[in-house]
Amino acid sequence: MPATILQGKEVAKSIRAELAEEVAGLKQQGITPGLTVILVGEDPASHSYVRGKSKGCEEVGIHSEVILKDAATTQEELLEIIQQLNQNPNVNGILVQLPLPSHISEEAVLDAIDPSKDVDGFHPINVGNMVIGKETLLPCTPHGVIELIKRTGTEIAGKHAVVIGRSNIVGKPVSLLLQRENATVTMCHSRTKDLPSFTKMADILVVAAGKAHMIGKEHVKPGAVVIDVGVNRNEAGKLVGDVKFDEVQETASYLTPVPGGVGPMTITMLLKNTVEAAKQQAKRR
Ligand SMILES: Nc1nc(=O)c2c([nH]1)NC[C@@H]1CN(c3ccc(C(=O)N[C@@H](CCC(=O)O)C(=O)O)cc3)C=[N+]21
Repeated sequence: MPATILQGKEVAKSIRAELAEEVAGLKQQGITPGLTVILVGEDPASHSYVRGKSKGCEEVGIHSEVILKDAATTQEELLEIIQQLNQNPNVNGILVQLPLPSHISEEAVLDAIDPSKDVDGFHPINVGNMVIGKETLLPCTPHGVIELIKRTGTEIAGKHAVVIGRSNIVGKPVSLLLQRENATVTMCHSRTKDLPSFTKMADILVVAAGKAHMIGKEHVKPGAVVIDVGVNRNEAGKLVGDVKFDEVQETASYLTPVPGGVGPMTITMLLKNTVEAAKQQAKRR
């Protein structure tokens, strides 16, 4: 039987509907969640992602602002803007769109964001809290991956999950969150020898390698849940994942498409974090 397509877009829609209701309730208490996105430079893909984030905010009733800066912006200017946003009580969430121009240190910028406003979950304090299992703002893509797996009705506890990729924004945090759900987790990466021997053991396979179409049916155990986090452009400029969709669909039990899978969940978890940040900040006033 071919895999069921895990429509992240649909799951995202239903979570956004829940969030919209929650935001309406918060507004009645005088709390309007606010997100500010800082976008440096003219990269078209970044501009397109940021438009998606603004649209998502509008859908659920979050007040959003985008600060556009040209590619020549200095690190000092950017840090100054972040300081002001840290102090602005109307701003509950701050997101600096990555990548930044090469003359700016991403680390310095991410470290400057008030951890309670770090809706990306990239600040070392939030990363540390995630590692030790404390409640904290979770990184959006990894959180979205876990939500998608849960929506299949698959019990994660006791399953063997294999993660391909060890980036700080996807692979590493996904593996931690899967461990937290009591999966047995194996990490694979570009230096792994005999990749299929590992991936073939996976009940849950999360692919975040950033290499178009690198995973075929020879990598996948029949009945596995396959989550494709890949965001690649093919020769025609079309968005494609890391998984050969048609091939793997024949053997997996669930499979996420690209686009329409993990991407919409990423933005939805960002919205969720912004609402969460607004609630936490309101409590502390
Ligand atoms: N500080 C920061 N935080 C991020 O979360 C962040 C970032 N920087 N830089 C870039 C990556 C990439 N990213 C995506 C979000 C949504 C889609 C998404 O919704 N994609 C749609 C399709 C969009 C299209 O067609 O272009 C989909 O998969 O269906 C994709 C990619 C967030 N990122």
